[in-house]
Amino acid sequence: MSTPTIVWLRRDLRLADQAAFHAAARQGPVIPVYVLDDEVAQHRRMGGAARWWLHHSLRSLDADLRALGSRLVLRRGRSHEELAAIRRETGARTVHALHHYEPWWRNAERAVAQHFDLRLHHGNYLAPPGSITSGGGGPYKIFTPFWRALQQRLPPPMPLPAPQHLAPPAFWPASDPLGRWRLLPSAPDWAGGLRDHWQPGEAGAQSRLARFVVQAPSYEQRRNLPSVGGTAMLSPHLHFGEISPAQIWHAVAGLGGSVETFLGELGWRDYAQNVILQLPDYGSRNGKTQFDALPWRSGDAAEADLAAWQSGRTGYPIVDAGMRELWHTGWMHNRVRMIVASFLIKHLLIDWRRGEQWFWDTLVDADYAQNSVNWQWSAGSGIDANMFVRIMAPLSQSEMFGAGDYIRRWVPELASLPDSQIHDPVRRPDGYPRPIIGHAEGRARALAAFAAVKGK
Ligand SMILES: Cc1cc2nc3c(=O)[nH]c(=O)nc-3n(C[C@H](O)[C@H](O)[C@H](O)COP(=O)(O)OP(=O)(O)OC[C@H]3O[C@@H](n4cnc5c(N)ncnc54)[C@H](O)[C@@H]3O)c2cc1C
Repeated sequence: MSTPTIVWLRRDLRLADQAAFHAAARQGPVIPVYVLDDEVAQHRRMGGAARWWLHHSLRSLDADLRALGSRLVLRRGRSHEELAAIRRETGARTVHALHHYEPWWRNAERAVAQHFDLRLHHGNYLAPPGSITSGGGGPYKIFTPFWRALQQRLPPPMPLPAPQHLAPPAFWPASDPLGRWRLLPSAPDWAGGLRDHWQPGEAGAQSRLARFVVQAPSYEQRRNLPSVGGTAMLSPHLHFGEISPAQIWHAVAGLGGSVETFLGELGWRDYAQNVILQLPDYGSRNGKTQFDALPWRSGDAAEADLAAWQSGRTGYPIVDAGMRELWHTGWMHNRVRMIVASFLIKHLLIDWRRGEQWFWDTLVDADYAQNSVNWQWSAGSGIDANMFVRIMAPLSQSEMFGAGDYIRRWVPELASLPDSQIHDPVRRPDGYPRPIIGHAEGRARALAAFAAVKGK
């Protein structure tokens, strides 16, 4: 029997349009391997909600592989060491994988390449990150010219079919039982809301896409309305690579209406990778160095405000609804993400990194590039064009985007209030807090803090 080939899986947990499987299957027996490799200092440890998702996604992929005569091998440790151990067990010399751009994955790829013939394929982005460059050959800093250049490279290639069969190796290397990784929460099990809202895995991703395709032409009219839910809700599936952007693109492009606006959001996803490729520490370091001197609040009062924000008890109904939606479902509507981020950074004057960390731990779609780019965009500290002095007014945002039903759903204390009172209740029902800061007061404090660093 011929030597087996390894498919090294990371955030690409699918069979269809998966170039690594496609290439490996042509070479003979295949060993699909997932290494849980986020427990070393250089690797940002996945948050709790993402770990929950990962557990179910791995289980789903293993079931899909078994239907093809294969299975998923699970190992825990440094990727290059575990893959080298599998090489000793099986004789495999070639590894196929998709490219990933988080700094820790690029390091891991370099280490694996020292032991193996590592073949890296594209397929998790519309175009290979790093390949969209300006006339001068450098990477783009701002989204709009990046998107213009990316559009010249589209459409992405047609999706590859899933393999019909994967030849197994002569014998399987050892594999950890998934349960031993303890990715699921226990004592307490806080994942009930996640279970109600999501179906991790490739089949779940395809059924979300099928639901969205019908609505895609009216994306523009609905996407900013949290009460309506007019977005695709594909972000965790995209993050874990259970679906490829090319599959989404080819399912919706040409449907008419405002589909182009939706495709532009996939462009933002590519743009975020383009940023972390230039600035690998973007999740912790300001894009504009003047922000290093910004006098963020700290101490007991700031910590109490942070806790109120995290638990959805700021007294601002739209902020509280968003934070409770996040806690319950592991996801939050994009318009509300922008409002709660602006509120933390500006009204509460708390460092954007504290918010980024909270989202990292609680989002099922927590993504290093998308999270850091969007937090730095909200703060105005990033390399893109947004400014700190653009301060969102939560009460008027709530009204403008018709968030009444959304608030009634996520803040039960306010469920009986009519639209005329829901955004800024004059009489607070028992148990619902007063605003922890006034809008004008928060705004003035934020502008004063910014004035201290402006021009530095
Ligand atoms: C403070 C903040 C933090 C965020 N953190 C994350 C994160 O960790 N992970 C994440 O996937 N998204 C993040 N986003 C972006 C965005 O909110 C989500 O991608 C979107 O809400 C996901 O829902 P959807 O799939 O219905 O999106 P749709 O509106 O249907 O968009 C389709 C896809 O496009 C991509 N996309 C949409 N908006 C953005 C954007 N602003 N930036 C980059 N990609 C985008 C996503 O992959 C999304 O699934 C963040 C936004 C903000 C303001």
